[in-house]
Amino acid sequence: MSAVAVDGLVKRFGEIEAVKGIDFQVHPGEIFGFLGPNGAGKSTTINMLCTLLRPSEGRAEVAGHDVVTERDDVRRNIGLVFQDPTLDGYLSGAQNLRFHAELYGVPRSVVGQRMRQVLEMVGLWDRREDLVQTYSGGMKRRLEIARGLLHSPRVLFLDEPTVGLDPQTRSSIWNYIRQLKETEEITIFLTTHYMDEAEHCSRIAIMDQGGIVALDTPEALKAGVGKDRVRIQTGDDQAAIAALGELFGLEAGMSEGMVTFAVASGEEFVPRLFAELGIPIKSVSVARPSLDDVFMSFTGRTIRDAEGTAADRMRMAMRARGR
Ligand SMILES: Nc1ncnc2c1ncn2[C@@H]1O[C@H](COP(=O)(O)OP(=O)(O)OP(=O)(O)O)[C@@H](O)[C@H]1O
Repeated sequence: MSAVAVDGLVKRFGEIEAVKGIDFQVHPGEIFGFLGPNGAGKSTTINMLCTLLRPSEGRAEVAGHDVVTERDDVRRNIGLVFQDPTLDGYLSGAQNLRFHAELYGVPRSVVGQRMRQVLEMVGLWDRREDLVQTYSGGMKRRLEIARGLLHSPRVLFLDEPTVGLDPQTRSSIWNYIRQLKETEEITIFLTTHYMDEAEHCSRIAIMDQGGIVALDTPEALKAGVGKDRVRIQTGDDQAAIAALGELFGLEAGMSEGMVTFAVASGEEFVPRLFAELGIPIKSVSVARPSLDDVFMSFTGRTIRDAEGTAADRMRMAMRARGR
């Protein structure tokens, strides 16, 4: 049985179709990632799966239960960690967890042991009696993860689990997520717009403008691009861009101050480049395709550009509404 099964799922908000009929399945034990720019529909999807939003059309099952007709069963079987913290700062870490245990009806006899287990996992056992308002951002997120796990859910949903955290804390959160996969029988479903984080997932669905444009393992998606990314510094970048087009039919552009283009078998292309370009080359680097390149190959733009247009769309919609 799938941990999550989605069939023709649609969500409309008035005129806006935020999720446009998506289908996918998540296998038990996977870390499944939803990758896409802001506004792609990731949170809307996760909210439907968590029973917080009602689908406009289509069906979804989580842990074998229908998200519309078996809401309570779904809720019992899932853990949630959302973008906006929902901890109570005036309570200690342990009190926050105890409160959650009551809400979820975790049997008294197992609460103590389970609390210790999850707090040790996220490295907060020693700080459990401190008030949450004295915790750092990373500690709060770790406490939320511990709380999401307390009632031993079958599926843990994490909406942008590392957003707003510094790189070191992000990486420690990821260590906990990976460790979780080893120690608990759990399926993890998360959303992110960080490419490097999507790399840690067993499989990812790339989402853009309400649809899934690609779904596979990160390795398979990158292999599918079939081109390497070459970056060069030259004596005359504009002339180099023109020459790459004329001599090799390559579409090059400037990225972070370097002439950048994609070509199959990049390492083998470099000697030809030096021999034939006719413009002095100061440095060269060749990189395997990244998930950014995957996104680009499916959508024709980078995630960052896509976020720009989503923000523009939003501004225009606000203006149209006269706000
Ligand atoms: N309650 C709502 N009412 C109206 N429109 C909404 C609502 N929630 C989301 N939307 C719209 O649906 C689209 C998808 O939003 P969603 O939050 O699912 O994207 P996302 O990929 O999760 O992005 P983010 O990472 O910013 O949350 C956006 O155009 C958004 O403005």
